Amino acid sequence: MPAPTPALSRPDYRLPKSSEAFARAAKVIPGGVNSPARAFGAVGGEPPFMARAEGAYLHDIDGHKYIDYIGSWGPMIVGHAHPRVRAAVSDALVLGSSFGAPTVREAEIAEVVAAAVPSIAMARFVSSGTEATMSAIRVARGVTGRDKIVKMAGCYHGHADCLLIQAGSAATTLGTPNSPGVTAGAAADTLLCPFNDAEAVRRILEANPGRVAAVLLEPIAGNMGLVPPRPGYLETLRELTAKHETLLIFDEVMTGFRVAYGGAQERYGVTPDVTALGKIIGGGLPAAAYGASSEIMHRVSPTGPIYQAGTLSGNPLAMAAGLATLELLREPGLYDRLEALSARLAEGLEKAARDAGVPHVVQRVGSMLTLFFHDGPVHDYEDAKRSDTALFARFFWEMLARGVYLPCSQFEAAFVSAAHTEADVDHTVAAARESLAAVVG
Ligand SMILES: Cc1ncc(COP(=O)(O)O)c(C=O)c1O
Ligand SMILES: NCC(=O)CCC(=O)O
Repeated sequence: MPAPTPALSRPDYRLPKSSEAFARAAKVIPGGVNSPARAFGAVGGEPPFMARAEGAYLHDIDGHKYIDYIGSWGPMIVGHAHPRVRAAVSDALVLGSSFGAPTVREAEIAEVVAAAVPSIAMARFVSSGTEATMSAIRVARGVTGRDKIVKMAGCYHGHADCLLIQAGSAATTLGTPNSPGVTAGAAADTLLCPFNDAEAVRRILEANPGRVAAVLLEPIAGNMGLVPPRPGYLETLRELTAKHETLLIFDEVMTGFRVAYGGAQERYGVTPDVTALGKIIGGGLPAAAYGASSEIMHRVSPTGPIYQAGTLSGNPLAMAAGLATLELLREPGLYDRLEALSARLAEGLEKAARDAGVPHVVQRVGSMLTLFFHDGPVHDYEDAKRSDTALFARFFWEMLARGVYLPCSQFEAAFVSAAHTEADVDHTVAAARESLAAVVG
């Protein structure tokens, strides 16, 4: 069983070894990190370097233990180093780590995904969420013969050129929502709408008849902080896209197997044409997928002309980790437990923020949530950007010092895992009370 949770208030919180490692890394890796989201750009300071993780906990190289609410940015829904996932990966490893040839397990996991996700009859596995959404867009363009796509401001879909336009996540806080290197040509085919504004999508589709291949969105936005769809929003997008013969693409890289086993499409009962999956589907190893009806997916190479490929796609270790994780998620009661734990956390944080008298709103769907330092509900990117990010940064560091590892930006969602306990959640809320008192006082 996990060791007891760490003590509150640590005045001696320092990261000398991490700082040394960061300086070393920064000489040979841009910013010392292999993904900007890890760089603490939004909160200042230097990140702890991690040594190991188990269950709901991370351990840094300076000897600190944290209750982890990042879960590797989403994948670790059953907790870190779960014994069943570890066993599956080590069993696979002794048989060889990559063949560049088909394996039975790829069909097995594709069957599991097709059974789970309403919009998917066939899926193609890739290695990252970026590839999944990029390929989904290519399929939509290939199938419809149209060029333009509609994207929602503040949604993040990875770093494909045409999707790095008003992207959320670290692209917001690192000041590059529209990255240099994205050509005007790539940007010109991306039409932007605010999230949660179906009328804006209607106007764009009407103004561009026969030209829009796809409307793409995170059905629950997680990359501007957690922003749920307004009632009826997804349903209206479904109607509009059907009417204009435009494909509806749900990027469920974050929400897939997270907000329900069948993702947001199961939770809200709205079925898109194409779905991108990632994160949980690889159980902490690099795997992602995109899927749709057989008719659409038969248009993908080699049965169809739309090309998409990958040396490590369907990698045996990633497939083993993904399958073991999805199997654990089918255990009865798992999502109910996640829901209850997450509700307890959201209520605790809400009450702590209210008692501290700071402007706040806690938004949650299932085990994804964000405490926004914003007065009133956040419906879109513009609302999210009005949050008090300076207050967030101070709160973040106070929490870290108290052993709670939150996403290092206001524009991210926190994730609760099945390995978290009520004691972890209560500890987190107690830490939030102390932290808020420290930042307000
Ligand atoms: C909704 C969403 N789509 C796509 C991606 C890109 O996935 P990856 O980082 O695996 O390329 C992410 C996260 O990174 C995401 O949150
Ligand atoms: N919500 C943002 C991500 O999940 C990105 C993680 C990363 O690029 O490290």
